[in-house]
Amino acid sequence: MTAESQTRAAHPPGSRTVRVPLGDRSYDIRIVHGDESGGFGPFAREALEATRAGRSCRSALVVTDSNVRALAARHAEALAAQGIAAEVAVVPPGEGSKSLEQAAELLDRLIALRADRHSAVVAVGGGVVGDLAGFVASTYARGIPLLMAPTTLLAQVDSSVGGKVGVNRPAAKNIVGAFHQPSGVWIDTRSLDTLPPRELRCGMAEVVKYGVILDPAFFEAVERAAAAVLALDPAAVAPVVARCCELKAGVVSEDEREETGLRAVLNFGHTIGHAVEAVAGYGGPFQHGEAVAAGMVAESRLAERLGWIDPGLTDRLSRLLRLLGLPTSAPGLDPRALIAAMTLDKKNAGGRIRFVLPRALGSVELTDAPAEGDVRAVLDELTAAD
Ligand SMILES: NC(=O)c1ccc[n+]([C@@H]2O[C@H](COP(=O)([O-])OP(=O)(O)OC[C@H]3O[C@@H](n4cnc5c(N)ncnc54)[C@H](O)[C@@H]3O)[C@@H](O)[C@H]2O)c1
Ligand SMILES: O=C(O)C(=O)C[C@@H](O)[C@H](O)[C@H](O)COP(=O)(O)O
Ligand SMILES: [Zn+2]
Repeated sequence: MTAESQTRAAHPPGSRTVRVPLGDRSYDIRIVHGDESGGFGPFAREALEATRAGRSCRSALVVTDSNVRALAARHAEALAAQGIAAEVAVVPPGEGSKSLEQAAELLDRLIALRADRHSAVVAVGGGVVGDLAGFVASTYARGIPLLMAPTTLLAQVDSSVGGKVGVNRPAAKNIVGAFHQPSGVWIDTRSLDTLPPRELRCGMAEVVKYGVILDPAFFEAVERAAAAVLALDPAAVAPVVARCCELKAGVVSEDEREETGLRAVLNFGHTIGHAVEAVAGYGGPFQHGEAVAAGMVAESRLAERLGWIDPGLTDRLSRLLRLLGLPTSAPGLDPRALIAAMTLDKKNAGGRIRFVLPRALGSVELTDAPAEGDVRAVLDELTAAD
């Protein structure tokens, strides 16, 4: 982790800023609780102009879903007050919107707006809106600036940071996409007040992930603060969001495009989790965070089979996930279908499925070592009837 990625001095009062250091693609994540001082507009304009080497941003397409359209409309007004003419495009909520078809509609909307390289895309919503809008920004006119305003816990701690954007195909999660860093990330933790409890819990799955992969002290802090975070106590939420952003900024700044293997650590629980989502059906019984929760438990059991950890670690992880109201299994899914989906995972190499598995609390390793029989055994356990 580089010193540059540490939380910097608060601005405006009460806010925190985490820098993502990436050379000329560096950007700030600004974390506030309530935007009474109207900070979003100036932050967005400055961030978009910094990306464009000081050249002005004249127009923006604000992409949102129907559950957050009121906030998106307020953000569009704030952009207009900064001289950025903004229109709002509303997509249906849910994973089904992360599709090439929905992306094409948004690209057509940019064409109709005569958007040019002085235009930007602003994503106001959860991870679905961020990944979709980011993909559109990465492809329109070969790439225009993107600003993220994440409104779910999951998007605030994970998906708005790091530049992975994309859409799904029926057989494979996130299989069409790009690396396209945002110009800035505006996180208002007060927007979580309207988030359904189930979605809050989904965000906690990725929060727990950071503890397992990188930071045992953070894992312990989450064990202690779980109830306070679920109750949206601002004193508990803000440090959790900031720490996750710091941890992700540190990883992304060292391996932006998942080339050295370091960034792959963020994929703990995802080889199996993404397969669960694809097999159960996008927008089906498993939200992303829920699939990752079950995937982390199954992958931790796989590490036990390799002799890397003792069962105590998986038991502790399962306990915390259950305390947070997250699933630790995926009863009824077909293990063979899960294996077929896993053969399409983007981490695979040489025809072998790769997993990110724990070595200890706070330390994981990318590996293709598990034998087919061990993979099948943990999938049988994952999918067994309750
Ligand atoms: N790019 C990345 O690095 C990355 C990282 C993690 C996850 N993801 C992706 O993120 C997606 C999941 O994101 P998500 O969990 O945010 O789901 P989501 O975007 O589907 O949002 C969950 C639900 O909450 C609603 N919602 C959003 N903000 C709200 C608010 N403030 N108040 C009330 N309702 C609100 C949405 O309309 C939706 O119904 C998945 O597609 C996953 O693959 C991407
Ligand atoms: O940012 C990353 O890198 C991650 O792996 C974060 C994950 O939580 C996220 O779900 C990501 O979209 C998965 O990426 P993918 O490359 O496996 O599609
Ligand atoms: Zn994820």
